[in-house]
Amino acid sequence: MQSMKKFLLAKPLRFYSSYTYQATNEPILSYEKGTKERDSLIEKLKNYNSGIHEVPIVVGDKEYTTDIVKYQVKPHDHKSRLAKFYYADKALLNKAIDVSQCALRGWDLTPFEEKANIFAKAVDLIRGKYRFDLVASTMLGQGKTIVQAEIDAACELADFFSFNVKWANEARQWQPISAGKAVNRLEWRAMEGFWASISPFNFTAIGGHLAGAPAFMGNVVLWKPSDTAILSNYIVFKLLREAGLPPGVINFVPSDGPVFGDVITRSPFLAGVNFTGSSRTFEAIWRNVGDNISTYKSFPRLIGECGGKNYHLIHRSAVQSQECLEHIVNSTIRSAFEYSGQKCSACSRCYVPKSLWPRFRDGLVDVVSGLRLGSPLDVGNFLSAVIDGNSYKKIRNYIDQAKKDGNLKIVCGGGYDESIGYYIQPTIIETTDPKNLLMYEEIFGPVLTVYAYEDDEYDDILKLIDSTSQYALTGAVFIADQEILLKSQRALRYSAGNFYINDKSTGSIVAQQPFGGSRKSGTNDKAGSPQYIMRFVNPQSIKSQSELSTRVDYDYMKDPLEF
Ligand SMILES: NC(=O)c1ccc[n+]([C@@H]2O[C@H](COP(=O)([O-])OP(=O)(O)OC[C@H]3O[C@@H](n4cnc5c(N)ncnc54)[C@H](O)[C@@H]3O)[C@@H](O)[C@H]2O)c1
Ligand SMILES: N[C@@H](CCC=O)C(=O)O
Repeated sequence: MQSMKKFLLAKPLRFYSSYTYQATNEPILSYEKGTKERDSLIEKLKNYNSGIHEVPIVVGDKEYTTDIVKYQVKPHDHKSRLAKFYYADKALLNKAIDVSQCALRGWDLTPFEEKANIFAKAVDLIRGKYRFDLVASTMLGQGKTIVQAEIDAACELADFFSFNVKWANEARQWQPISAGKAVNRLEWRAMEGFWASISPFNFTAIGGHLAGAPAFMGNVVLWKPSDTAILSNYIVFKLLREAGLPPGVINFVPSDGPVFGDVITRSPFLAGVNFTGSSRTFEAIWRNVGDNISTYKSFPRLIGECGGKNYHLIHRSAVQSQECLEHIVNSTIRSAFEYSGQKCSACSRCYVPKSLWPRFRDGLVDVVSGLRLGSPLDVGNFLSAVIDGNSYKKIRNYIDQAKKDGNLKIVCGGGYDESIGYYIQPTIIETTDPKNLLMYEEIFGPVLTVYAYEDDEYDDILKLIDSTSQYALTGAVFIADQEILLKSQRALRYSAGNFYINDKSTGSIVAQQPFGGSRKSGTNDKAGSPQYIMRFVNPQSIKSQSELSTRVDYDYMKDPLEF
């Protein structure tokens, strides 16, 4: 034993084997007449449009129903029910936490390659077998037109999962430097406890990603979908299970928001909250976490992607021809009114120089008057109903206020009707007060407010845009002059997490425009980028020594200091 100079080097628990995966953005299908995708979609629409589809609660590998029965209705025809579902009560939510903890260790220790294969398989299922289920259920349940459902439920969802596999594979290759005889490595672990993934109604892809991203990185999840996106979200959950995700890794637990929030924030095992929704709900969750902070086993990580009051700013240099004007008009209308303004990125305040306003206004009115509002099943419709009765009332109140306010003038639209669906006309309002509440509150509907500024007050407008609203999600500037652009970019640096130059403020694509904002728009963790998935890793740094220590003191410290 005396002569042994080394320990046998312990082998790392996991070798970082080579794994290859190509990620690409999923092309958007056209659904033109005569295409296969059109026929497949029609078949699925017929299926989901008839009957009421049952959605259970799923905890581990067991399906549950409770006596708290709910229905998801079609926003364009709210008397028609799409899905029947159940709320998990407190006892079932606590059971889901227990079940998730039983699944945690085995899933965490599952090799990266197996996890990656499961998510790669899910990508195939989204792009192929379940594509039209996802698109049809998103159209009927969340009121999206074909194009809007396709870019969300098929393309963005596939892109999120696909790029996460690529980025995690690349990131795990980074290993620390080893010096001397010691070997250093970094081991990825899941976080101890469970993640609560709380999703909004407006993007099927966001729901799937909020639950899928932490699960892919080895964590276990309680997924609380939005009541108004239940069916599409359940299809995502089921396809993940079909792809091989073990039971208990994601538990699908529709429930009342505050009840869910209360149960998860009281559990000592809360590892993190992955939330997308309104700023107010995120604040409530954060407050509950703060109240319980001393009870947790670990400090929970809080991710919140929240609301926006997104702007388009037009500088007079941008309009050098009629085509330029049309580009700005079209971009503004697409941003403000696609999906009835229910994208967190939708333009809802616009700043235009007075010298351009009459032409710009006429252009907007001309295009908007040609937009059709109606059922998402009619391909000629550009926008459809808003999501539910609460949202309808909230938006209607803003329009009614505008009709009474002397500083505001309805330029077009302003009508609404909920007799069949929750329909609100695309509405443009002109304000003479740039600080009117329509310029700072999130409306989340098809309402755009425009302020025409004096051409020579451009610098003041930059300050105004930056300070008018508490949000900082997206913003777009239309500018041709390079110096003005540079000045504007600097002045608006913190006004938007996603900043667009000569393009609309919506339509970010995974791996192209990582998404998220700061201030009251959220924690800006940038979904659709490599840095997002690292939020779900709990790394362990491991140093492995192979040389025996022969003394306690330092042999290079034997000579006394000379004063
Ligand atoms: N920044 C982004 O990336 C992004 C993306 C999509 C949507 N959004 C925002 O989402 C909002 C629209 O979505 P929404 O209407 O579904 O939002 P919401 O805040 O009403 O609901 C979001 C989720 O939180 C749940 N919830 C409600 N109260 C809760 C509580 N006390 N505890 C825990 N969970 C609770 C809801 O049931 C739902 O599942 C808008 O403000 C929009 O800007 C932001
Ligand atoms: N990422 C989407 C918005 C998501 C929020 O609703 C966009 O960029 O338009």
